[in-house]
Amino acid sequence: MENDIVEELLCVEAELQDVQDQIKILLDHQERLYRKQSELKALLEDCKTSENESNNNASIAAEDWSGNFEWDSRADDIRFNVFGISSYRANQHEIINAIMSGRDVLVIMAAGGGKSLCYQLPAVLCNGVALVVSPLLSLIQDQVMGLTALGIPAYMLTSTTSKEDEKFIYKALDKGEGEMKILYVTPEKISKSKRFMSKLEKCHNGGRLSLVAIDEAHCCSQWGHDFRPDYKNLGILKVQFPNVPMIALTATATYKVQTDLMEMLHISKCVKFVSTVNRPNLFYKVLEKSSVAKVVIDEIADFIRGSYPNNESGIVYCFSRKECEQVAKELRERGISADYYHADMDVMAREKVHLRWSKNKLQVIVGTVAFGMGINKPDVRFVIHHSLSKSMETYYQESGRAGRDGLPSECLLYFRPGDVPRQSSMVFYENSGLQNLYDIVRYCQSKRNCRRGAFFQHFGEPLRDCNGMCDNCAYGHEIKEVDATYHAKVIVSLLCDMKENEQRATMLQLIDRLKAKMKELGGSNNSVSDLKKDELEQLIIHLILDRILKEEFQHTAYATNAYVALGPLWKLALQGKKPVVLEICKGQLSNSSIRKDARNSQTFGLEMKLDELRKELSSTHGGIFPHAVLSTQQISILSTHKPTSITQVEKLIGKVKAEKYGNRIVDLIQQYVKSGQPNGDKSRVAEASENRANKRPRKNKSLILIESSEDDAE
Ligand SMILES: Nc1ncnc2c1ncn2[C@@H]1O[C@H](COP(=O)(O)OP(=O)(O)OP(=O)(O)O)[C@@H](O)[C@H]1O
Ligand SMILES: [Mg+2]
Repeated sequence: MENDIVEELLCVEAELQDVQDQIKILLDHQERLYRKQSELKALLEDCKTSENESNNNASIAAEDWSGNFEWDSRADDIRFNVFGISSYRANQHEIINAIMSGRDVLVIMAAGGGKSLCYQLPAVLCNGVALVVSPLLSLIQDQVMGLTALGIPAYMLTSTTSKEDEKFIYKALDKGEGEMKILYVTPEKISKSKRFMSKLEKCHNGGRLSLVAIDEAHCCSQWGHDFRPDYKNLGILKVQFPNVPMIALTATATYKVQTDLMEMLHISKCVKFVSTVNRPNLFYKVLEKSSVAKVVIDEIADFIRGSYPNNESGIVYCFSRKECEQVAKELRERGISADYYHADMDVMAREKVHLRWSKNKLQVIVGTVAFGMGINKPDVRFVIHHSLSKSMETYYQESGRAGRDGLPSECLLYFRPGDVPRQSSMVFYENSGLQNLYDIVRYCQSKRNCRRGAFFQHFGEPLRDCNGMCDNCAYGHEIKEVDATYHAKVIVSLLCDMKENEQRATMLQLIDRLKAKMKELGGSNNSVSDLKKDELEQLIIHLILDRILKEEFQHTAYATNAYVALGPLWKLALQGKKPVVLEICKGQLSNSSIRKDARNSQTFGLEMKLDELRKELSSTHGGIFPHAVLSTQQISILSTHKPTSITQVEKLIGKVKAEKYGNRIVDLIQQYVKSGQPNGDKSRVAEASENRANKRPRKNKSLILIESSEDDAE
């Protein structure tokens, strides 16, 4: 009798525990829904506000900022003859007009949109000195070097500035002596150097402070991704110099970050220019990642050699430091000039790699996320993700380092569901870390939806045409739909059994058990053993995204392990009430590289020659970057028009560059034309592709030696 009661009590307690578990799951779910609800409400609010604002701005922009202004012809002259830029990109003209009219301006423009010109051109146009605050020394150095190469008197006041330069700068601020148009500083100068602030004050009092620019302005906000405490003190600039126009610029800013930085910088009445997040020149593609590491490297190496045989720059992002080193080594073994970059290296070693890459002496940087802000190279032709990023936002930023010059570039992401637990065990403790990760996983799993559309949706922008610039829009996939409802049921029942026995399983362990179970069930149901390991991984991720399953984490002394557990909706799956359809990719319908289409065989040979010339000129002109001598776009224009006099060169790339490099360019083109090369371009293309073929998998170690001998030469 007593035993019966004890047994019943145990049953009731077990059932109570079950109810408690369910309540917890429902409460968790409720919490998530509340959070989502408030996010969506805020997003809706943002959309309405930004719609109103962009309508307002649009009317202001139409009425005031794109009209005629007294500085128009001088601005056009500087744009073309000094900067060598033939026409403005979206919003640049309007922004310049607003700042020239004395207004404070906030610029939200995608990476590579051309934000720098928006303050550099007014700086040259105005009398006096423009102050630019920028967060990183390397960015500042790049900018100052580029401006100096254009003949613009630009300086920087940082820890690396020589005493002599410092003296010159202070004199220029203090007394207006010497020629200085743009002065770059880090935010620490504003917050920590009283001497600097007093000189700036004098400059202002003498009516010589023309404008203040805050680059990478999202660093002001704690809600931004690169918060810098010293940026918080920049509000003092508007307080001290209320009549000097301020321009704040950033590539990414949510509405929250925008309001935050406007408040901090005291520019609440600024004119706001928000451009689209769209990067129309980027081709987005997701590839199935093989479980065999060597196969992935072979594919990456083949892609680079096949599509970019002329040392065009690229980045490969990896998950870990160890992986970076390994991938770089294996790419080198396959004849690709690659080196790694991660946070474990000392600053000097990292800078050396970065510099070699910026000077086109190294084709590929294999980096972790540490290779981030500060990458100013405009002609990065491809960004490959060897592993998935932790969120849509990070992926947008990392992939966005491609094609900042506006030319066609490719963003490839290698995805395998087995990579998800690696990332999730890193991000689960972050606020919304798992949700953000699952968003990018959804992006990767999708075989039908436009990749670009996913970005628009993520950033709350209306959809725009992709123009076939993603894999799903360009050629799509041949997809087989598999009804996996039964598989889901088996997985859930397996996990129920394991839970009862207080057991846990990682994704791989679960798959092993599943396979054994399927074999067992195989006799009664033929369809259960038909899914391959990769497809089962895909199914488990699918069930996690559908909340039938969930991930759980446990710390050990060495790592955090991710386990697969029952999710809030597991019962529906067990009862077969939630149909599960798996989309399995059978292959790509067609696959053409955008690069191969874009390359013009008529101009290719000359482009190669001009590329060599710019490298040579870059080292003879004080070691500036090759892209600062001639941009890829300018090389293309010169190759098409083949100018034969300095005057003609001037008409194509502006006065300053024509004066500096015109003779060499004309000589080279004349030689090229004389040697009958235009008709020989095709054979050069053939020659290049032959070289490319010769470069194909050579797995002997001598290639690594060739690489390191190049290193030694520096
Ligand atoms: N109107 C234009 N026509 C052609 N090229 C341009 C134009 N404006 C800017 N560029 C070029 O585009 C490249 C990117 O410009 P810039 O560095 O100003 O981008 P950004 O908006 O500051 O990007 P990021 O957010 O990555 O810093 C540079 O090489 C620049 O010379
Ligand atoms: Mg910039």
